[in-house]
Amino acid sequence: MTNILIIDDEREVGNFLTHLLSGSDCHVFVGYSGEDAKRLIIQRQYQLAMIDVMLPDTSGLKILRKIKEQMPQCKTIIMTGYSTVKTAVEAIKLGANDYIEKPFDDIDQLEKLIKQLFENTTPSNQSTMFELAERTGFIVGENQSMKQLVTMAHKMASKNINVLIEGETGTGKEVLATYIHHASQRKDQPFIAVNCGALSETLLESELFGHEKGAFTGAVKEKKGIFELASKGTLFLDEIGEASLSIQVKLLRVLETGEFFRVGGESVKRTHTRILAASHVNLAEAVQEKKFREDLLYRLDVVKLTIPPLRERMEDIPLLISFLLKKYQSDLTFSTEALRLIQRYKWFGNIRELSNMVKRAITLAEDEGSLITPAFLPEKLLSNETISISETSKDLQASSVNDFETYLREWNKRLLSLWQEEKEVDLEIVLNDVKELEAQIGKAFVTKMLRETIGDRREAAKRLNISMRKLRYLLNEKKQQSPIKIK
Ligand SMILES: Nc1ncnc2c1ncn2[C@@H]1O[C@H](COP(=O)(O)OP(=O)(O)OP(=O)(O)O)[C@@H](O)[C@H]1O
Repeated sequence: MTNILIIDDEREVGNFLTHLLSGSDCHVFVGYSGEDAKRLIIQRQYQLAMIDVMLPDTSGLKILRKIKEQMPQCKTIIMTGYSTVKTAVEAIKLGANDYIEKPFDDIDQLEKLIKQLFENTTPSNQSTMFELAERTGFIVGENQSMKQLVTMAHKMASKNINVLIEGETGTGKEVLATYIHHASQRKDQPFIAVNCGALSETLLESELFGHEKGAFTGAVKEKKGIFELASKGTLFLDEIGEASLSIQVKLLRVLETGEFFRVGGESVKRTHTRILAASHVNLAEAVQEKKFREDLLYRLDVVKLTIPPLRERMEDIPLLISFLLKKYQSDLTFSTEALRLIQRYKWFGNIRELSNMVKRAITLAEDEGSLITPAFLPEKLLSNETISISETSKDLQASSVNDFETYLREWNKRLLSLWQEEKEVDLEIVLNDVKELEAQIGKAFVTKMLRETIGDRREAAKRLNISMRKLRYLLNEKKQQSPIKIK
């Protein structure tokens, strides 16, 4: 016999659930207050408890805690109205198995949820989540906070709520968003990623909302925006903190009402696009600095997932490395000494930096045997100094003025000698050298400017008239990609 406990002050909810769930092997017990809950919990063991977040005499979270203490095996579902979704998310952090929004529009979904809770034990459930994560390119690893993060992401995937993903650059915000999309019911619909920092305000507005013919110079025909194209899909707004205040107002309207206008348009359009947003800057601080709207942040961070930096999950490095070797289709392995050096380094560029290192090491070591030794690792990993310095000073140190000037002189000399040589010249190699020169020039100017702005990246980007994304790209922290990706 399965005992089910329902605690909700709305009598109709108790009646409805009793009717839905009672059966030959299920017995439903209903309470309407915290007092009722206390009494019912003492009387028997329950296999499932469904608890309203807001009760007249106590909070549902207190009852949840009590149940978790006294009968840890009992599955728990929190029931909530839209305005209390944030509290329900808190409840999941406290150990609730799931939450469901009232009124129950979708009875099938409710029944499915309860069935799944009884059918799946947590461990196998977790391994399914982690397998799906790996299939979408997101390695979870052994770190506890990562496991919790992915479990939470999975639970939130099936809900129609917005998720804010925070984390340093290269920690995997975009891959996590892809995972959430694939774990949701929207998985067969488009997933579109847009980098708000990489597009001008006009272009971003037209990409998101579309435009009418003649709306601005160059708008030769009407164009649907992402909110129309991915109305049933997911939109990943990367670097949302970089969106202008005027775009923020328009996004807020979409989030609140599902409505928007095309640029130059007069008729209201509707969208059901789910928004996942990410930022590597702390948006709460951006609100304090009046660079980000508080009401928009409130709408976006119904659930906030913060990805820990790689240096806080160093135990996962061997797993990530073997994933990356497989990803780049390499049979090579890292020597023990190389692994030791990799695990000692701070990885301020996170998994992206690690991935770039693996790619580089494979290229260099490919024809040299089956082992990647320290000789194939970047210089910075071999020096002791790099271990304790901060990210900014690391950037500053990466190419000192003297180094750069020497580099330029040598580059010049090498090119002139090739030019003057009578023999054959491999132009491909020369042109590759030019690309390398371009990268070095970019990095040198950025690091010089960072020195002047005492590490203030935003200010440095402004003074160099480049975007933050370009700045990070020039510092080798990010591959330059198209600002809009459709998967
Ligand atoms: N958990 C992970 N498992 C495997 N690869 C990962 C993981 N996280 C990130 N990566 C890889 O690291 C790189 C950076 O990931 P991603 O672009 O998602 O980071 P990001 O946090 O969105 O960066 P940014 O803030 O610069 O936009 C990608 O190549 C991605 O495939």
